[in-house]
Amino acid sequence: MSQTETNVASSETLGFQAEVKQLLHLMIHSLYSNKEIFLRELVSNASDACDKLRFEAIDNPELFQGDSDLRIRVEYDKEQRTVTVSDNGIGMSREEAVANLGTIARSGTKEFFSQLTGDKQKDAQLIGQFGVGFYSSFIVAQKVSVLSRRAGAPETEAILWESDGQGEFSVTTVEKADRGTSVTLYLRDGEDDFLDGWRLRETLRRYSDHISLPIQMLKEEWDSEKSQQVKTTEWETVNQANALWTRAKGDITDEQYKEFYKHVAHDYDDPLAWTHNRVEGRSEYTQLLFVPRHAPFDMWDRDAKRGVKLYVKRVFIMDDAEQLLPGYLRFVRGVIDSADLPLNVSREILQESRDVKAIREGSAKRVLSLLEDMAENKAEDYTLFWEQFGQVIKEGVGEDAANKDRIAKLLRFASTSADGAVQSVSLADYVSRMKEGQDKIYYVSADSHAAAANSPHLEIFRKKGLEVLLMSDRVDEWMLSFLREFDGKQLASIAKGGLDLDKLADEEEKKHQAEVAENFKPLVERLKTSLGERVKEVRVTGRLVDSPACVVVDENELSPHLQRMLQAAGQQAPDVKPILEINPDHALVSRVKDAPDADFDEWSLLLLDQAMLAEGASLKDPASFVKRMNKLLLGQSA
Ligand SMILES: Nc1ncnc2c1ncn2[C@@H]1O[C@H](COP(=O)(O)OP(=O)(O)OP(=O)(O)O)[C@@H](O)[C@H]1O
Repeated sequence: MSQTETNVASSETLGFQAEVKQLLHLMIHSLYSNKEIFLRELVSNASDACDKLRFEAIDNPELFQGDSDLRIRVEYDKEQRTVTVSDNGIGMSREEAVANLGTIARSGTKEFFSQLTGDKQKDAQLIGQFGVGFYSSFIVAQKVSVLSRRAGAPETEAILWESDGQGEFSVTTVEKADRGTSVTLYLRDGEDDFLDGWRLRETLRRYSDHISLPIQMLKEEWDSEKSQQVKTTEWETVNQANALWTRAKGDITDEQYKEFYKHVAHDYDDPLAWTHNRVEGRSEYTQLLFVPRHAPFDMWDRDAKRGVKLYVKRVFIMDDAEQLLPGYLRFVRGVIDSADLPLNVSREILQESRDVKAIREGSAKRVLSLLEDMAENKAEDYTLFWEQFGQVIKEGVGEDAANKDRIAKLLRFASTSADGAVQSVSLADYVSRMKEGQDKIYYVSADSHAAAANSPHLEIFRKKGLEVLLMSDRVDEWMLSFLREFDGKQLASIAKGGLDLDKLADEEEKKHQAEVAENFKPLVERLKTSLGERVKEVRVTGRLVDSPACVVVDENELSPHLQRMLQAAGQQAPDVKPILEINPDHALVSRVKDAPDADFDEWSLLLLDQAMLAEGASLKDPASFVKRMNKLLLGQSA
């Protein structure tokens, strides 16, 4: 080790942030069965550190200080019982070490901690999704020391970070001859199998072969006198050491793709699917894009990092290059390596570049093809995908006009023809089941699946055996404003406008409807007068079977559900007066029809209020509603 002198005066002991303590504890106890992942994580960090240096050195070549052969080294020491992973990458300053190795400053942290259950297996999976990282060292180490010098900092300003993972860590200013970071693990009792050149090499090849930098270990030779392998002083490279995405597809195994994904996505789980292509022509680039198995914790966080890693001619440029994919594909992870962009490309340039536009369009198309293929050939995977990312894909309908039709085919919905809240019905499925004479795709939207599935508006559709899509995701109403039709069929809300089911009604029904409309005219007029400004209109409907009344709005007006959403979001929403529709065949309506004048206002308000409740609205004056209902239940007259 090149540490020569410890300046005690500059040493301080700090406590880990509470979340780190919790994470460390969980990690040690839940991930033990997969303990060798610490090596993958440390190598992954070392590789990122070298990438960062190479990028900073584009503008500031002095940072290399004559040593631009970036590499990662793994050593072990049987006497000391240590394993060390070192790199000559960017290194860390004192502040960086304290911040990076003492806190978790990542979006999604709150969500992660709120989802922990205490069940080891479930939590282990959550930790994996959250990101394991440096702290996984403590699964096998009783003490970890990190010696690091930031590129460009003087020799005397290196730091030594040490911790036993119990709650505190110390940082001391020390000397270090070369830049970069060296992480040493003092193994716990019983972890001696990592003190073995063969075991380490095997683990590195399995987990880290895709790393584009050389990972070196000291060569070992058989010593016949000692009858064991002994280390020489010569370094040898133990991985393939070229960027995985530049290799030919046929030379890459599924395992290698999966391990590469874990490195770029900081995920612990395998990806669900990937697409790897070299694009030539006007714009030249390679894309290796992955669809994760789980939504990240920060998918709904506006400030969350997103996007893929951008490389230019194999040089790492930036993480989270969100310009390279449209927002509704923000869950996609991977790498795009451009042959055309300048090395000094900035985020601002990315926004305006024509090459970037070509990459974004090309990448979106590739991901859509990947999803289409999954939907068609791997139904189970697609179900999983939709559960995790369906709501985000729906944003694409409004966001990506050029691909709207392709995205519409990928959509899945809950439906009256399927079980429960699972979204499994495609628009094409729906169209294939449409009844003769049916020319619209019907849907109902509400605040929750239960409210949609029990909507009174569904009654006539159930009776006629017509399928209705049930929408209850927040994004649905917004999406529907862009999705007016599919396959030439209009999408129609069953809670809006007059229902035009005439084509589907038989002669007898039509006759019945005409008769009742005439018969109920006086009641309709009475209700109108009684309810006054509360309603826009009152009319007789054929859409109800079991309910006495329902409320609807006009075709071009905001649905009540959308109105509530806007109001909840603090936005101005126009007050839309509902149209009250009554079921002429319902006993309660007959009761109202025969009600004496003295009671009539009470009855009409009761009808309106309960129709509002069934629709999901909250009443402005619920107490009066209850009083009124009780009174009428007890049969008391005014
Ligand atoms: N070898 C290294 N050289 C320089 N910085 C490092 C090194 N190892 C870790 N770091 C810094 O510490 C931070 C925290 O590392 P850690 O592995 O915990 O998380 P991460 O890599 O950001 O994400 P994940 O937890 O998903 O792996 C890194 O983001 C990096 O800034």
